[in-house]
Amino acid sequence: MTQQSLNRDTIAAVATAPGRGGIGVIRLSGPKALSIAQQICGDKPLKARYAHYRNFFHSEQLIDQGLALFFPGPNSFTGEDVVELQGHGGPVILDQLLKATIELGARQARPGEFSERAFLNDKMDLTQAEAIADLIDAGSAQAARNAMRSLQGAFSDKIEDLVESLTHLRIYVEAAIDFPEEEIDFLADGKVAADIQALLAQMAGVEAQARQGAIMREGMRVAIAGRPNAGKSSLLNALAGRNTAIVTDIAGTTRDILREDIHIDGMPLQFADTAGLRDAPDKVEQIGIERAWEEIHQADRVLLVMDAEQLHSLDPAEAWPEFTNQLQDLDKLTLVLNKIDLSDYSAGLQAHTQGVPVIAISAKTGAGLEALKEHLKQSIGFSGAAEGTFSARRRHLEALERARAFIEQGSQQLHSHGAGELLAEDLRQAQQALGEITGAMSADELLGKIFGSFCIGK
Ligand SMILES: Nc1nc2c(c(=O)[nH]1)N(C=O)[C@@H](CNc1ccc(C(=O)N[C@@H](CCC(=O)O)C(=O)O)cc1)CN2
Ligand SMILES: Nc1nc2c(ncn2[C@@H]2O[C@H](COP(=O)(O)OP(=O)(O)OP(=O)(O)O)[C@@H](O)[C@H]2O)c(=O)[nH]1
Ligand SMILES: [Mg+2]
Repeated sequence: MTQQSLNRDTIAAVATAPGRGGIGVIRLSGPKALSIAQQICGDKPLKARYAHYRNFFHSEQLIDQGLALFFPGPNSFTGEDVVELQGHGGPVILDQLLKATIELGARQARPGEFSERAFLNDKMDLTQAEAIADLIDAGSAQAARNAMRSLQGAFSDKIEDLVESLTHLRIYVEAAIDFPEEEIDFLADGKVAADIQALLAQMAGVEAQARQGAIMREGMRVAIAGRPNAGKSSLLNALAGRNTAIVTDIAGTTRDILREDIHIDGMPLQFADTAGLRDAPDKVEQIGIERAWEEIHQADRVLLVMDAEQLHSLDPAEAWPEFTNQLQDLDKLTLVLNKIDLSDYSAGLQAHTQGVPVIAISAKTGAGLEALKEHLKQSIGFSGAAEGTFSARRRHLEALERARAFIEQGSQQLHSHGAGELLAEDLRQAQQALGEITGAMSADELLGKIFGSFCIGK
């Protein structure tokens, strides 16, 4: 057993879901797991990795008959001694068994504490521990597949590759600083600049994959935005299949943001209907418009809804320069031409204008809605059998972005000041940020947050 686990107490929890079931499992982990289990199962020794059929006794009372399994550390799920008592799946029985283990010296485990111990004992890294939670929470076969890939290390491997490239670069840069007399003029030879570019490209690739993984796990956030009366709320209703938003022909109907969770072929999306954008005279409407902008900036995708009849140009930058100026990230923009039942603008319509995709629909008749859904799926590369995607979280994305920003900043320092020391420091910080993803470097607070969100017994 590792040094760490020697100092730990023994934890116990019901590992199966609450309620009645065919069987129910109590799991114990820690130095006293075996002795506690032996007191319940009788003196005959529990052999390592055998399933023993035993009576479960406590205070001379027979509680249940079940299977007892002993996994000696370090070859167990947590890396500590683990015992499972697999009894009948009734809440009263399991409660009595759990109480027995606690009276014999175990402590009720906090949510996620088994996985936390597995992490602390190097049985898995953080992305893998998070993948277990994702696997349990998976709402679709696709989400489960992604979680399984992370659990098998698909994500961790990519982060480790990045750390390795970064370490090589750091060694070179640090050497150049420490031994200037060696005449490694790392500025002049261009190797560092080239390595930085290669590293940034590698990071961009991982970031794109992680973004897709996070979107599939947490849902893609889609903001429905545009002028008043363009038909935004009508579109939300059409997508939701029910009249959730108020629709009127009065401009400025929607003020608060209205959210709807919708699945498209198993892909989770969160749509947000927003207030129509204009110079509003009304204070309440103004606040609604401020919120709309926040939503637009935070969304993964923005559907800019325009009334086909009022459209003068298909180029959003021309039709609405203020909007495209505000939205720096035009990559996430889709132009939605609405009300094509009134005027047929679909003839001669190009699928893209200035790189911005265009979809023609009628929120009223439902025309074009399937194409819009298909487009949303494709915009994050979602396909029923997406290979190579893994589950990821916003936390991971944010750390990747931070790491990239440090490297970019370091690269700037190098170019503009030839500042090797500053570059070295930025590279160190970048590595720190990457370390937070796998848990190689993590604050206790972060760990508490991650494992605290697990279910009990996991
Ligand atoms: N009954 C039961 N089923 C379960 C679990 C469990 O804890 N108990 N699991 C809980 O999540 C999952 C399986 N995960 C596990 C992961 C590692 C080990 C384990 O004993 N690992 C050792 C030995 C490996 C080996 O023999 O190759 C090790 O890693 O050293 C056990 C279960 C799903 N099914
Ligand atoms: N003919 C036709 N009318 C539509 C269509 N979509 C919306 N409308 C009408 O356009 C008007 C405005 O629709 P809303 O969905 O309330 O528009 P909005 O963009 O949410 O407007 P605000 O909330 O004021 O920003 C309503 O009278 C709708 O019935 C469509 O596809 N075809
Ligand atoms: Mg509306």
